[in-house]
Amino acid sequence: MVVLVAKPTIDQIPLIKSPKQSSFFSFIPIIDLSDPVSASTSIVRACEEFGFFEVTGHGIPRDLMIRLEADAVKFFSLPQVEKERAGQPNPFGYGNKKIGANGDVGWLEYLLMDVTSKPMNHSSLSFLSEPSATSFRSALSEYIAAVRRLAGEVLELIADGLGIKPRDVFSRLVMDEESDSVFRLNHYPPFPLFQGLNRSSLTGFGEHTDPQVISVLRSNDTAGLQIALRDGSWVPVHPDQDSFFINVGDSLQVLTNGRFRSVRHRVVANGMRSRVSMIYFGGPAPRERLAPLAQLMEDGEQSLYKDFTWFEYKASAYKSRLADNRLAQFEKQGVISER
Ligand SMILES: C=C1C[C@]23C[C@@]1(O)CC[C@H]2[C@@]12CC[C@H](O)[C@@](C)(C(=O)O1)[C@H]2[C@@H]3C(=O)O
Ligand SMILES: O=C(O)CCC(=O)C(=O)O
Ligand SMILES: [Fe+2]
Repeated sequence: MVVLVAKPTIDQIPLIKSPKQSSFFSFIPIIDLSDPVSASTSIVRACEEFGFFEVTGHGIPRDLMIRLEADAVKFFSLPQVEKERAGQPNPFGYGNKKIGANGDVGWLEYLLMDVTSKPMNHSSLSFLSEPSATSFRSALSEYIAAVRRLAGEVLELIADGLGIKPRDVFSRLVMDEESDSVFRLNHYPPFPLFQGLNRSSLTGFGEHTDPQVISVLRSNDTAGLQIALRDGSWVPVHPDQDSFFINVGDSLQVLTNGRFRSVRHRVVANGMRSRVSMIYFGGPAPRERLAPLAQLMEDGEQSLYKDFTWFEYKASAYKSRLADNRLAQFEKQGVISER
């Protein structure tokens, strides 16, 4: 029996109400890593206040970002059947409009891959080991190695800024050989003039927090990413193709007992121009326990969270919808956050 699963159509993708004025007046912190002493303090402040910041002075060659972007564009320009050779995203593969397994949809297509310590030609995506994918494979492995190092560097600066030792308390989680990290290429295509868009925009990627420790995002110069502030208002992030944008993930929120905030974010599809983003999600090894670091706890402070491993958290996250508060079921009842 052949089961035909219909692809979601444009009118099944949720709309996002456009704010009255969408200004790029930016108070999102921009942190220059070439000045590590001042960076460590500013990063901690940004993680507390926004759970999000932009990084310049990172030392990753522009050429590497452009090369991977070009290979990604080439991949997304292939005929649909060719892209589908990457397999369905369960969880790794090529996806079109459907995000995750629980009914979320957005105006995008993507390639999702696991980032293991093995070379890229041993990836769960077998098409990457074919000779025709040589250039793509080498750009991917160079780029992923570079952003992984950047994630490690940012996490070490966080330890410095918090005044805790050893410096690798956080970074070891993503540098670990068994780190369970993910890499994602997203393509938000332009869309035809759509009658239903009355002062609204189409959802590119619905609001959510990232479950891992830290995410490192780079996009082309098409806008669309927005972050939620503490008061729930949405702020557009000015795109900058030479910068990286760092998100605090749920796991880092737990490790800091809620001192850092895992940032809620979303992508509003642009309509006129393609947006291409590449995101490295640095996650811990499955066996790692996620619990607040003792050094960060003040006298008498209690953990806001029950004890759990990344394996347990991830299993539960993958059963959730995108917008769910995935940490809620791991919170201890009756412990009030003072922050
Ligand atoms: C709806 C979902 C997609 C997601 C897995 C989940 O069940 C809930 C978390 C989602 C998310 C958000 C950040 C990353 O893009 C991602 C790869 C991740 O680790 O968690 C996605 C998952 C996905 O697209 O499979
Ligand atoms: O594509 C983007 O800019 C952000 C996407 C995102 O948040 C994600 O893939 O988790
Ligand atoms: Fe995200």
